[in-house]
Amino acid sequence: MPTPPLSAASLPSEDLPARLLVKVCGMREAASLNAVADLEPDFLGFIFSPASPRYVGDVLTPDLVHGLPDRVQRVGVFVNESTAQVQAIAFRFGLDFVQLHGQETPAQCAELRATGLRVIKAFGVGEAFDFDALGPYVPHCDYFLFDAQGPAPGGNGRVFDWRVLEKYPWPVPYLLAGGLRPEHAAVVRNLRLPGLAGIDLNSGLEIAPGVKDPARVAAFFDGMGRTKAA
Ligand SMILES: O=C(O)c1ccccc1N[C@@H]1O[C@H](COP(=O)(O)O)[C@@H](O)[C@H]1O
Repeated sequence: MPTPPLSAASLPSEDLPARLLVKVCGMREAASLNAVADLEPDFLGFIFSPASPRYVGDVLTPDLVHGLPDRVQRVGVFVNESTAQVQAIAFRFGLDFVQLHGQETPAQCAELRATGLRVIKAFGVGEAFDFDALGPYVPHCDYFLFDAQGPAPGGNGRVFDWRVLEKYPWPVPYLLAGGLRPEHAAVVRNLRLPGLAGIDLNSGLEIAPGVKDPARVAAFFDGMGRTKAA
């Protein structure tokens, strides 16, 4: 089992975000969706990419998403989908955010934002990641999301070396993703990185693709010292 790539103590001292946001992604069937929603994550994510083993298909119905508590932000995950199709799905499921994991352009981010959706643009991070290349996206995104590189556009279960993010230069806050598991929680709890707003949990907390283990999600929340919002 891979270990965390580094210890929080080895990271530079930056201001800690007041409370790290938590997104739990790849939800689809009612039982684990409702059990995880009861733990009060900030975001719940749904994969609308047909190639993914977590594709919502017919399992996730719009009423399940509409029935979630108002405090949870609903995120649809897309890979190289047209603006019209993203917009149609977002309307049907009542999405608040779209998370874009393909080669979506800054112009498409701007188009989607103009429809009232909030935009999370995901990037796969390698050793020599070029943060300058993100400049054109900065005015059009609410969050960036940094994930490991892998064969699939996302959900690879791989952890990258978070130290790359020490050089993050932009004002757009970001979510840290990629293979996070309960054993990372204690490190994440004290993580100090510029621009870090939250984390994204996915394949590391599953019983099977698209079926989260609420006990593992709860163990992660406990490990990072997260309590329910007052
Ligand atoms: O989870 C998927 O199958 C997926 C498919 C296509 C695009 C994104 C996907 N998931 C996102 O990938 C990251 C990292 O996931 P993991 O922790 O490595 O499993 C996360 O942001 C998911 O939202």
